[in-house]
Amino acid sequence: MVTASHNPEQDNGVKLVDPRGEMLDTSWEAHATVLSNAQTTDDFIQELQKFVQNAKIDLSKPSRVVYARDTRPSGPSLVAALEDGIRAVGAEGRNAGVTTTPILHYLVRAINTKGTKDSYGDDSEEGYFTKLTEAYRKLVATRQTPLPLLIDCANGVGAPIAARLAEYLGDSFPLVLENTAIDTPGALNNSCGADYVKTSQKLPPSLAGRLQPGQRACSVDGDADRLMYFYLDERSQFHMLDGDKITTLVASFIVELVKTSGLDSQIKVGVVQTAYANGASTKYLSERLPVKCVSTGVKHLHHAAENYNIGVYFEANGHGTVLFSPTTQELLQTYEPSTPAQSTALEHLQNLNQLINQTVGDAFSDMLLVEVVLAHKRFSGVEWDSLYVDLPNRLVKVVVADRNQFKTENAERQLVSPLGLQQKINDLVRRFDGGRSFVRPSGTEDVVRVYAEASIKAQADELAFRVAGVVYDESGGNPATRPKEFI
Ligand SMILES: CC(=O)N[C@H]1[C@@H](OP(=O)(O)O)O[C@H](CO)[C@@H](O)[C@@H]1O
Repeated sequence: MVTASHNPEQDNGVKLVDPRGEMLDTSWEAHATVLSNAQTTDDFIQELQKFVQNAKIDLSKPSRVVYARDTRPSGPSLVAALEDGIRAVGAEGRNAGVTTTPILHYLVRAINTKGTKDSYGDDSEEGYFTKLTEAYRKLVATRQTPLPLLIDCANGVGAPIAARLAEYLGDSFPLVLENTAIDTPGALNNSCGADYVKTSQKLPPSLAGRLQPGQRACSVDGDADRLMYFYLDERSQFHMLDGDKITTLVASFIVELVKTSGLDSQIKVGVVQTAYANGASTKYLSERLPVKCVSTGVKHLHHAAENYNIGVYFEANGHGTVLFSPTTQELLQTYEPSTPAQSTALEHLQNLNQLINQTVGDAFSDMLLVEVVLAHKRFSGVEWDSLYVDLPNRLVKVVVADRNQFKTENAERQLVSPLGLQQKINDLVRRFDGGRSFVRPSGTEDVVRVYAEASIKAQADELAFRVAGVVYDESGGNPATRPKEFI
């Protein structure tokens, strides 16, 4: 079963999901690209046959397409076109309506595991809410009800879904929803949402005066698969808790539970990050558990996380989840604890396995996960934030003549082309205390991205702009658009 979802992060607005409800790996993607570029019907059919073979799709079974859309105005026409296609090939369609990307992923797995021992939950939105909120309630049990959590819904599909989640949670966890204007043209992600918070490192202006010092808040993105937390301290200073902070909080908690349950010799917990993870988070995590760095893009993190017994992955931008391997899930069902402490820790692990949407990063499932850990640790945002201090960093975009001349290796941390450029970057980095910088072509925009870290903010900025300048000069850019700072 292939599923289409209408995802604001992709230019064409459509993304495909495999039968487990997970993201297609790169081999599927390559086929999809060839398919969409096919010039003749024969080419298309030939490629389609290869695709069916590689993906081991059993054509003797009836085909079913599950689809949903977000709140953008283009949604209904995309769905109509898809439905025409579904009818034309005689497949069965199931319209999941207006919903989040992660709920669509959930539905695909729930449909494909229905009635089996691996049942993922009831194949309905109700099934999703019930599964998550029941697990949440068991995990927080008698713990104190948290202060109301303010959720910036990015004026997207997260708004109606958060409203339903709030009903399911009831008094056990009050949610206050902001930026819920799904029908206002141009409002989606406009000065709000997870990406705004991460890139501007600021409170969305619409929340000024709404968020009280000490109160926690979070932003989801337009299709609710990314999550950024933040709070204001008593001086009303903004503090951001991004995907790296979520990884640290969650991974440490799971490691503790595994140890307390007595399963630490059988369950190895590991973390997957990208080069954009803050160096301070990588240092903190590497001192405690295995950490792997992979190329940018959640599909890379997801597949690398499958190699651990429990794999925690988040991109710094707040997209991520935790994967329990099939053997670990089995072990959690069959293991016999020998003390009450082991038994409680085991129960928590079993409930986390239910709470976490393991098909894909899911802002709402991740949000409940964060709240569970904070409740168990009795942490406010301040304690969570103080686990490590982020290194100052800067991300800069450079428009170059041809970004395809930029080739990288070592999980995108080193340039192999243009020849000699990496050496120049290394020479610059050496001049900055705590310096780190890397350059890679974006996979989603026609730009080259430059990331830099240093022990003080002004130095991180300077390093980023100096590297950007070198990149620009080496790649024949137009002098009128050369990065202007620190030249
Ligand atoms: C630095 C950065 O945030 N890069 C983003 C961005 O990829 P680029 O390949 O850097 O354009 O979009 C991806 C898709 O949403 C996301 O996975 C990734 O983290």
